[in-house]
This record gives sequence, C-alpha cells and structure tokens, in this order.
Amino acid sequence: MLISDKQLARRVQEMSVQIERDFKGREMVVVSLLNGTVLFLADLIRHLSLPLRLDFIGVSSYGHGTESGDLVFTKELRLDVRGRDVLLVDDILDTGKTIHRVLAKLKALKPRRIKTCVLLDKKARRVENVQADYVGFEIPDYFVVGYGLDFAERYRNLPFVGVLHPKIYKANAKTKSPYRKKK
Ligand SMILES: O=P(O)(O)OC[C@H]1O[C@H](OP(=O)(O)OP(=O)(O)O)[C@H](O)[C@@H]1O
Ligand code: HPA
Repeated sequence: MLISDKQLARRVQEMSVQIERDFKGREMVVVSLLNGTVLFLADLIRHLSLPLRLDFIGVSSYGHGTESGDLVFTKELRLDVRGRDVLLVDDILDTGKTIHRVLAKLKALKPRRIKTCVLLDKKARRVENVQADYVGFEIPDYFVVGYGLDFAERYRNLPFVGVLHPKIYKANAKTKSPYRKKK
C-alpha cells in the first residue's frame, strides 16, 4: 500500500477547499477523464458546494500494459465550455501525454480558463512539459493501482493506492487483452 484510504480522504478534502477558493463566484465545468477518475471524482465533487456542471472525456493509452501507447478517444465532450471556467480532472499525471493532448483539445474550444487537477503526480516519467494546478500526492516511479487506477482494467475498486508487484505485470504480458475486438 502506498496511500491509505484515510490519507486519500484527507487530501481530497484539502484539495476541494483550495479549488472552492479559486473558483468562487463562477460556475465551473468539471471535465473528468474516463475511466480512472471514477472514485477520485466522486469523492472530490461531493466536497464542492460551488455550482458546477460535469462532463467526461474518454481517453485511453495504456490498454492492458504498463507503458503509454497510442492515445484513443473513446468519448467526446458534450458540454459547451466556451467562455467557461474548466476544471480538468485526472487520476494520474505520468508521461503527461494524456493531459497534453486533452489540454490542446480543450483550449481549441475557447474556455475562459482551464485549471488541471490530478490525484497523483509521477514526475520521474514525464515526457511532455505539463504541470497540474492541483496535485494530491507526488509519487515515485511505481506502477500504481487502486482508487480508480487499473492494470488491464483490474484493481480499480481498491479503496487505497497500491504498488503493483512487477511479477503481476510480467506474468500478464503473455495473457489475453481484456478488450473486445473491433469489428
Ligand atoms: O500521463 P500519461 O502517461 O498519459 O498517463 C496518465 C493517463 O493514463 C491513465 O489512463 P489510461 O490510458 O490507463 O485509461 P484509464 O483512465 O481508462 O485507465 C490515467 O488514467 C491517465 O489518464
Ligand atoms: O502508474 C499507473 N497506474 C495505472 N495507470 C497509469 N496510467 C499512467 N500511469 C499509471
């Protein structure tokens, strides 16, 4: 275990206080990235008493491995963010490729401002020059799972953040993809 459920709860509450302060007086649009943000997002927004709208972008690049691959958008944003204050939420900032691409997409929609919020920041593997405005925890270079984060779509339901033992992903390298084949 790297981060306990109690540590997560405390930090998420602290992050919400910071966000409330910065977004006061404006209705924000929370844009959350699927699928990894499910638990973090649910805990974060229940602490926010500001008016907000919520939408999702589906984006995936890790598939059933531990390395970033081609980025695939699985769901597009439906809300209009032009002139709006956007809070972009993701579970982890790792290489930075996901947030970098999503930020470019969002900026093209002309919001008033975009603030980024991530639960975990793994600086060691960064390849894109991106930083988040709100960070829950900086973590070392481990492949982590739990509290929404997966390995091959498993472990998202763990209530804590844990480090995946390398023997799990090494053994899994030869196993079948969990995804449906494209027709
Ligand atoms: O900074 P990066 O190296 O781009 O990695 C971060 C992204 O990787 C994970 O998504 P993934 O592709 O695993 O999809 P998921 O959210 O469905 O798990 C995670 O949820 C982030 O969105
Ligand atoms: O460490 C990680 N764990 C799960 N998903 C991820 N996506 C990027 N880095 C990670």
